[in-house]
Amino acid sequence: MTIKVLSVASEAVPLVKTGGLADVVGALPGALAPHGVETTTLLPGYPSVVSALNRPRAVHAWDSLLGTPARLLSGTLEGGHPLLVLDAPALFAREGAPYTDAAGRDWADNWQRFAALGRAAADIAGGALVKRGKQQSFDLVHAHDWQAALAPAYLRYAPYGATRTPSVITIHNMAFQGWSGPEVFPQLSLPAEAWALDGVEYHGGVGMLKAGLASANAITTVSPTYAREIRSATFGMGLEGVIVERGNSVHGILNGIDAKVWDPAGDLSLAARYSHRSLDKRRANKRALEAEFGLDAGDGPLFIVVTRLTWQKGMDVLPEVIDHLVGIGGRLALLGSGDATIERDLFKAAARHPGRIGIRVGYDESLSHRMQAGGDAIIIPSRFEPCGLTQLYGLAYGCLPVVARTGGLADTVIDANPAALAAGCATGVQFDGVSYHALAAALTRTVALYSQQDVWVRLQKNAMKCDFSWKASGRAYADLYAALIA
Ligand SMILES: Nc1ncnc2c1ncn2[C@@H]1O[C@H](COP(=O)(O)OP(=O)(O)O[C@H]2O[C@H](CO)[C@@H](O)[C@H](O)[C@H]2O)[C@@H](O)[C@H]1O
Repeated sequence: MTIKVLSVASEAVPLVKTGGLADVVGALPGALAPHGVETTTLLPGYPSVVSALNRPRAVHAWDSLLGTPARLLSGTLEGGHPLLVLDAPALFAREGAPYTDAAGRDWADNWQRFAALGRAAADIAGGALVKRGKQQSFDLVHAHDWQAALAPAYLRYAPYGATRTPSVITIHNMAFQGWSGPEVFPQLSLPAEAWALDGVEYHGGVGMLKAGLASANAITTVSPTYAREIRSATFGMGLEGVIVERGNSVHGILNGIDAKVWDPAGDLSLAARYSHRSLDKRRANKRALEAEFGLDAGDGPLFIVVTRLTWQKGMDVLPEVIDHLVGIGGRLALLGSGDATIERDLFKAAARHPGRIGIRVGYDESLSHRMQAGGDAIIIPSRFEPCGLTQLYGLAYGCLPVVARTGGLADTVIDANPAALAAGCATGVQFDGVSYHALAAALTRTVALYSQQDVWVRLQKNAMKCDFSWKASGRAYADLYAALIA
């Protein structure tokens, strides 16, 4: 039996990406297909998404979707998986980023933009699409993050008939919750009963993520450790009560990586392709990376960082440890963008160490591949990390992760402690707490491991042999869907 799933999100590679959410939503249809799941992805019609559609067909129209005309375009994602695009020009056809204007301020009508997305999803699951005279049906709706989180709420409260389509919500990041004031509630076209403690009401306003968590049949997040962590106030960020209350319906399913995109043996963006059997070829990538970042060439340890420059990612601590990193013989190539203060502090620190620290501000997918292939270790000092993808890319490329022991970082990297070294299974370095001392000590430990080249090569081989493809996680989602439908 094929399970038909409508996956709803605000981004998906290759059409629109601001972070890891897009990687996961873009990969899910392919990850689920081998397990008998047919995934249709619903995305907002940002200009980049609409213009990427090849001969789009309008398959449904609303005169008023939460007050604005909209239509649904049909297309395909990479791999031929079905795609639906919510073309509502008043909401999505604008210059700027998906959530912010050109100056980086949140769009004031984000609540309406993404409520419309959730409402459209519920209408589609409720049978709005008619194909050759037949209503198109879905067995389940899978909503991602706050932007899609009203979909489960609309399904729960809508008068769509006796059989309600079950729903799953996935938390990719609890820090973003989509809150607006109470004046928004009457405009959502939800029944009055939805304004409740176990409904959409949250701190006197509308909590979109909260509404999804309270309404979906199951909640997933992207690692087992984060699923535990969000039961506490520190990680739950106000929603820990909902998580604890729904404890039996909360599941941690690790993200996978797309092994076709992240494979050093087939990666055309690299100076030299390699596998765990030809690690010596990495040297050419290291030379190329040094040249690209204006770093002194050398065989000493070359650290990399690829990230949003934010507090979540611990990037405020990085500038403080740069003197130490250089003092122990390290160099650093960093690619990132975000917080202006962090950027300024990084450049200040870099200016003290010409030839040792290279910084590139911006977003560059292809460069991120070359960095994983040329760097020796990737530094990820996140304060919280639901799963994290860059450590998985690092493992696949033999660029050993140096990570804070939290969330998915704790679940995917095996610390090179004496036991793991003796057992021959270590794949990186973990440290506790994000502080100058913890990070500096972890870097010192990494450099000591690096100086024993036989040990280091063993770690790289262990890392590259780890299987973090979607195989296991695709099955876990499929099993969850099947259980909910049954
Ligand atoms: N400057 C830059 N140039 C090029 N590429 C860049 C870049 N900055 C970041 N990236 C890329 O963006 C993605 C970031 O994904 P992460 O999972 O690490 O974090 P993010 O916080 O965005 O995702 C949230 O959702 C994902 C998905 O569930 C969770 O893994 C994660 O923990 C959670 O915080 C990676 O593909 C990375 O390579």
